[in-house]
Amino acid sequence: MGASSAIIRGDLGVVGTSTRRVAATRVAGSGARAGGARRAAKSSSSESKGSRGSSLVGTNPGRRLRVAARAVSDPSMTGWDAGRIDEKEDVVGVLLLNLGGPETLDDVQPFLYNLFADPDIIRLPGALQFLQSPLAALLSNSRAPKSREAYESIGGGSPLRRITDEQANALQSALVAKGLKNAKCYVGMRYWKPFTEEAVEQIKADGVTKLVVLPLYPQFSISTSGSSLRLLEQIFGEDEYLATRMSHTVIPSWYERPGYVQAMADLIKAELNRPDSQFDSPDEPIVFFSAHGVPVSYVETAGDPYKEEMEECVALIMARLKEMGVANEHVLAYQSRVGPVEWLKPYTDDVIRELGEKKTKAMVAVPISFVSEHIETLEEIDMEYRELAEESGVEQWGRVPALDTNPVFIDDLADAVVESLDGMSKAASMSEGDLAAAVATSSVLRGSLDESSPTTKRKVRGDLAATPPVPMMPTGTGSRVRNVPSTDDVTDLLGVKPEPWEWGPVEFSMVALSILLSTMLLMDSSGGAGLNDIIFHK
Ligand SMILES: C=CC1=C(C)c2cc3[nH]c(cc4nc(cc5[nH]c(cc1n2)c(C)c5CCC(=O)O)C(CCC(=O)O)=C4C)c(C)c3C=C
Ligand SMILES: [Fe+2]
Repeated sequence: MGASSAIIRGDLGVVGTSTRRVAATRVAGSGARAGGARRAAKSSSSESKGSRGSSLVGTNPGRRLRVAARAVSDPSMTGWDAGRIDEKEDVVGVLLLNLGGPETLDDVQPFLYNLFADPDIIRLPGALQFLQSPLAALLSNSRAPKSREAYESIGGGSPLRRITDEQANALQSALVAKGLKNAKCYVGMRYWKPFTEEAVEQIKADGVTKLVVLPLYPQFSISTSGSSLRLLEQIFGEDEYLATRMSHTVIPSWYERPGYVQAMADLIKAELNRPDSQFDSPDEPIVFFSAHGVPVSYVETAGDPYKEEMEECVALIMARLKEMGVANEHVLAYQSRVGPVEWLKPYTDDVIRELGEKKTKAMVAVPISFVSEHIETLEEIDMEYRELAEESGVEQWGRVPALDTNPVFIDDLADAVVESLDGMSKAASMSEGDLAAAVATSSVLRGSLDESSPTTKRKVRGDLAATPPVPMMPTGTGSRVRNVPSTDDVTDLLGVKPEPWEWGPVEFSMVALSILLSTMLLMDSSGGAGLNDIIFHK
């Protein structure tokens, strides 16, 4: 059937070979050196410019996206029926987006270069974008020794690719079991192999006609899902096949999904009750949710919904635990800060110290922003924070494993995919007027959920057994979406126009830092540990 959705198909009709161009701007070679990084950096500045102007990240992306998305996927509005996918005509693909990680120690610096070259990670004002690539080269070279040491301590590389591949295989099997016999899952990483561009090439080669884009981050952040979606929008916007022969939808965040919440609650309860745990009693340890942080400016200036979604997520898991008879105290803190700016607080290390001061005897750490084991669970939590807890006087320690291929979690992701596909089919078959009317009458759009607290939200929605609507981005949503009701809600889905730049303390610091770093680089071409210490602290 191809991209038959007349109603929500986006205008993506720019023909070009940019996928290859975008891929070529990355540093991808194992052992790439600064020179290569700089060469790649040079061409990537045009990528940065292009993507900065695109419509995927900006003001309050998650909320707008959730609202508009649910308008076309709210089961109370349209009902849903997995039987609508035409197995004969549709070739269904699921693109799992993830961060990627260095597989060997030689990969660490080029991986870090790709990360710091991302304008959604290092947000420079328009006038300073020319500094993005040199800054990325500088920061990656400077951070590499410390980062390499950390990767060495967990076996010499990130386990992310292996685990994400396992998740993709498990999800594919779950989809087949649910009747989507031809569904195929693809993995697209933002900063390392397999790059998103490679996944898209494979999707085209396989003739996929319906694609569900599923970032593997439960909570939306401009710096993670937003960045990957921005890149994807750029690729989609310049590819004829993707514009004319394939329709797509996005599940932007899914921290509210019942299976995800249940799986997290199960893992926490299991760790508290593990027979060989250090705990005297399962009801004693404080449940310590540790999320990857983002700079405060993401939330307060750019409207990143990450903090709000994180807090709601924790509230949902704790509520589920209570229903399961677990009433331990809990706390949420943020880890893994990088650089001199203020990050979301409280910081994990500060809270651990405070727990020690308050004579808290036991804690169970719960990694919450990511669904696979990775450097920050295996090194930062398991080694650094555990040691800090012991030094601070917290005697009993436990850590909840990441979800990886947890069957309850994978099955729920498969449900989310099925519901999204169905939402696509329904939206495609609705007339423009019907879709507009549905949006207007949607209970979600009346604001009952978005304006309420997590508690009210649960009340409105009923208990967790009731499947919440899958957030879904209308097909082809992007900067040039047409024929979609309420353009204000939809064109802004992932956030949108770049913020007008305003000079504040953070901005001045960034400029000052850039100048300082450039000077220091010139003075100290070895970029050694001293510089590293100044730039980064955790
Ligand atoms: C939801 C998860 C994540 C958010 C939000 C996030 C934001 C963010 N990260 C950096 C800088 C770095 N992140 C690094 C590794 C890394 N980050 C995440 C997840 C989130 N990042 C993961 C899962 C990983 C590990 C990947 C792996 O190899 O296992 C790194 C590299 C590692 C290191 O040197 O510490 C950096 C640097 C920023 C600046 C940021 C928000 C702006
Ligand atoms: Fe990170």
